[in-house]
Amino acid sequence: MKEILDAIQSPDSSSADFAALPLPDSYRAITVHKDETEMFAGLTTRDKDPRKSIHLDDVPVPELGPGEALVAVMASSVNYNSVWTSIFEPLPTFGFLERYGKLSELTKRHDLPYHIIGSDLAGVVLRTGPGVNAWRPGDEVVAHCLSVELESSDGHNDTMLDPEQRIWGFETNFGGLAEIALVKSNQLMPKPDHLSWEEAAAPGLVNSTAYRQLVSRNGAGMKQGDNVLIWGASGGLGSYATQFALAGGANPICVVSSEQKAGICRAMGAEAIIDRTAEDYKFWKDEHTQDPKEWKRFGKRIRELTGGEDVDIVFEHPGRETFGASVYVTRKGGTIVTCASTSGYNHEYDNRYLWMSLKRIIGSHFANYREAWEANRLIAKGKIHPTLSKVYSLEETGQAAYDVHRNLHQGKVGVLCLAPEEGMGVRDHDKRAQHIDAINRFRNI
Ligand SMILES: C/C=C/C(=O)SCCNC(=O)CCNC(=O)[C@H](O)C(C)(C)COP(=O)(O)OP(=O)(O)OC[C@H]1O[C@@H](n2cnc3c(N)ncnc32)[C@H](O)[C@@H]1OP(=O)(O)O
Ligand SMILES: NC(=O)C1=CN([C@@H]2O[C@H](COP(=O)(O)OP(=O)(O)OC[C@H]3O[C@@H](n4cnc5c(N)ncnc54)[C@H](OP(=O)(O)O)[C@@H]3O)[C@@H](O)[C@H]2O)C=CC1
Repeated sequence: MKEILDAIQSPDSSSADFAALPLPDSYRAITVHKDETEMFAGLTTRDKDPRKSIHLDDVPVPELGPGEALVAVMASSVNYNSVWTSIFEPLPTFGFLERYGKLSELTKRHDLPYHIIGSDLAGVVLRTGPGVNAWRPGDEVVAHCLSVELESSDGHNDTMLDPEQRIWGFETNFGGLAEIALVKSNQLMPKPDHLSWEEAAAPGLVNSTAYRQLVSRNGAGMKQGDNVLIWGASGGLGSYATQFALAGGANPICVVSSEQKAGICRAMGAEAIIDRTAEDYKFWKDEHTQDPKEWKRFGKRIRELTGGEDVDIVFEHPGRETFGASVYVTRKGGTIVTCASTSGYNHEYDNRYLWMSLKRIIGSHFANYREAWEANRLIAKGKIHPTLSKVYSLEETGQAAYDVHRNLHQGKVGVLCLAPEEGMGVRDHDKRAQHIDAINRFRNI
């Protein structure tokens, strides 16, 4: 592994040098274990502690198949899907690996008693499999997390609709929280050259998801002037949704849970901000009963901030706790676009406010190949910036996932894999200098 790192750090290494490097037999990777999926039985979701289930193991390098690449991972990031994996909710991810393992001789590799997790990476291509021509050993890359087979025509218009669509590092093995990762070569995209490894690894999953959910015609198709209500506006998804709204000429109404997070949204350029803690919204009177008066109070606050207008789009992901309010406050003809249910997946809302006001609920999940590429292009052009706050070592990934699970973090949390320290891997210093304040906006807060 040292030889690989030396080659990455040497400005003189050629593609041939990388191709000639011997691969190690094994590498360090963040895993969860199949024989531990019951370890949190009886605990509440909140009390399930990723620090107990997440392991750092030495694992063998997987066999490389056609159309695939092995990547030396310099840095990765924590996504909420790794929180779900580590608390075995809503179900253990080993079922996904078993199902994938049944697809073909080659996919059998994924069905193991350990799951190497992680759905983001920035690193360097080490090897490519047969049929890969667009990428070569030595290329500096990031990887998006869409894994598809594309053998069915169902996914040929929109690759997210492939019946074998999976999220790499969640529904497949050999993910990015590791020193080496296995990806399909179609997941690879150029690393933005003005960013460090950990900055480049931070946006991937959430930036692509927010792009489809908010900007793409497959999602809400946001346009100039739209009022966009963004839950968790300084969190993983929300920090990119807020940037897309601002960059696209829309008007974000940012919901956050503290004055500090409100300050971050202001620093991004948002003006309309709601501190849900300070204003103490209680959308649920008890576990089973919502309080429409609270929906109305929330809607009135939005109208105060917009000069009397309701929201064209709600960027939803908290789920059960907020969904009734989200449907209520949406403008006549507006769109609630949802990609998650952090607080519970059985949503309840008053359907009269949906049909009588001709509103639409759209389901959105990650991003297709093209959307992921477009989202990465905006990062590379310095139009959208990473929202990296804190960076952990690979050994500390359990703590990093704990922070995200307990909502103790801001924006994105990074993890150094092979990179020995932060700040390495920047190739275009002039471009970086132009955007340095925006790149550092979330750091160390
Ligand atoms: C990018 C990052 C993203 C995120 O962070 S997202 C957040 C994290 N993700 C999650 O929380 C989602 C985790 N996944 C799940 O909870 C489950 O994954 C799903 C609920 C999404 C699906 O569950 P399943 O058990 O896979 O699906 P089924 O449809 O309940 O069962 C599959 C069997 O049901 C059959 N079936 C499907 N549709 C129908 C139908 N319309 N009528 C009859 N049968 C149907 C299938 O064929 C198959 O059958 P056969 O088991 O025999 O293969
Ligand atoms: N389908 C897909 O493709 C994707 C789905 N997801 C899912 O989206 C969800 C959010 O992911 P991500 O943004 O990365 O996570 P983060 O934890 O980084 O951010 C979510 C933010 O939402 C807010 N929030 C959390 N719970 C509630 C609640 N009950 N009511 C109101 N606001 C709440 C919090 O902000 P604050 O406290 O400031 O209000 C929190 O910071 C996860 O469930 C994840 O699995 C994520 C990416 C892709």
